[in-house]
Amino acid sequence: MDKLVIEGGKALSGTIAIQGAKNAALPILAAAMLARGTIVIDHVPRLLDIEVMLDILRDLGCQAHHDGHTVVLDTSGADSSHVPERLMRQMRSSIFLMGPLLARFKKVEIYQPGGCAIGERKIDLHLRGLQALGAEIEESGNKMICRCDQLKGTELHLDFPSVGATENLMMAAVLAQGTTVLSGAAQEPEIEDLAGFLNAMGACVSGAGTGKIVIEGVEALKPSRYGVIPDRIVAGTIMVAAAATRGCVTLRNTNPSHVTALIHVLRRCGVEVETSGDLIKVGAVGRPRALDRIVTAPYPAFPTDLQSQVMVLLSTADGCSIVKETIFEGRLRHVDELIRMGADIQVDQSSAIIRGVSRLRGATVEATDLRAGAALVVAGLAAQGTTIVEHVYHIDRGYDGIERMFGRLGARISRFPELADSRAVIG
Ligand SMILES: CC(=O)N[C@H]1[C@@H](OP(=O)(O)OP(=O)(O)OC[C@H]2O[C@@H](n3ccc(=O)[nH]c3=O)[C@H](O)[C@@H]2O)O[C@H](CO)[C@@H](O)[C@@H]1O
Ligand SMILES: C=C(OP(=O)(O)O)C(=O)O
Repeated sequence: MDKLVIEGGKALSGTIAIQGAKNAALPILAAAMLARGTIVIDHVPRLLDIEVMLDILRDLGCQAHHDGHTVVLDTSGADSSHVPERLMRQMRSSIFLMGPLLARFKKVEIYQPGGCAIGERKIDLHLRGLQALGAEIEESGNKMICRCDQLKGTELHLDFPSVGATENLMMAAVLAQGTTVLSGAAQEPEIEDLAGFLNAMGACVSGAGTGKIVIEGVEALKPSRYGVIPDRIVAGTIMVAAAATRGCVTLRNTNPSHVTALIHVLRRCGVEVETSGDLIKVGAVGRPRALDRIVTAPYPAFPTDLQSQVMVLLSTADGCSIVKETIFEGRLRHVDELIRMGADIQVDQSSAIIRGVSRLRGATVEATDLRAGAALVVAGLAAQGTTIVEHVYHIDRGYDGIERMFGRLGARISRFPELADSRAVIG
């Protein structure tokens, strides 16, 4: 298993372009199943999760090529609506196939999805919404068989603004008969991006990006070409890393309005952030100020996907900060690893109380999930000495070569496929 070795303590500097968004590209690739023909998607990052999605699409009978950052998909030969359990288990986003396959084939055989261990991650909102659109769902163990004669538009309400349920239901509703009104919808930028792609294929979706999405069903969708938005979580990770290493970094190909909550947090910490067009410039000198409270919540509030990275910054802040995680009950597993690096953090239920120390120190740590892993890399960049991050495959799910990304900004970071018994070496 690959490891990252980081010689910390060097301020990041330079300019970097941000990759396309994983969380936009994955539902968009699934949505391509709604049209028959050749679909071209640009700015698709090269990530493990994207490879898994393309493998699933191939297994369903599509042709799929990922050249550079463009995916060319031919969905005309797709003849299966069964997603193999082996592929379903590899990531959470496999569940995005449910809505499109049901809409296209009127039947889908699918299993409980896999993904990072960050909480229970139920799919009840997806299933209830599909049932309200007219699907019948048979569940047996991990397997679900979902059938319909014709999906019918209706009024749907989500008790919680689930990102995945909003996307799945939008994708199912675009080919339904009549109008679907989805209230309580999630408002993340990736949902607007999915609506942009569906509309480019001839769907009629309005209100995406607000809590009420209206979908007028159409007979069929046509193939199209579409470009994915920049990844706001990768941008945020770099912004925090610039601040944590007391560096100065300019990010290109961003949408600053997608990281408003983070920009406010960084400015409250005393970090300088300037935006202009698609550029974000982050500069920091000295220790950040502590923050009394950050609470993760659905967009546009502070994102859970940046919680672990910001905790690294607050680990060396001047004073005591509190971070409360409200989205995923298992998303504080990086705390134990940060403590190994000298952080002073106590967990009280879903909150972390962080007493700033003057410096983190290098250690051997384990990435327990995607963003926890990214946070440990940020911690390693800021720490004094050598950090080894194990289980890098989690990080590869969401960052297109994290060592190259930070290497371009002057970080001393390398990947070692065969660094044996690192814990013993570092002591
Ligand atoms: C591929 C993708 O876009 N992943 C993102 C998406 O995940 P994902 O779509 O899985 O996140 P959701 O918004 O659905 O989940 C948020 C919360 O709702 C709960 N829930 C969700 C669905 C459901 O049917 N029942 C239920 O109880 C979950 O257990 C969780 O506690 O949004 C999360 C919240 O911003 C992000 O952290 C993920 O990076
Ligand atoms: C939790 C994440 O992704 P997923 O929903 O694909 O597990 C993430 O991107 O941080």
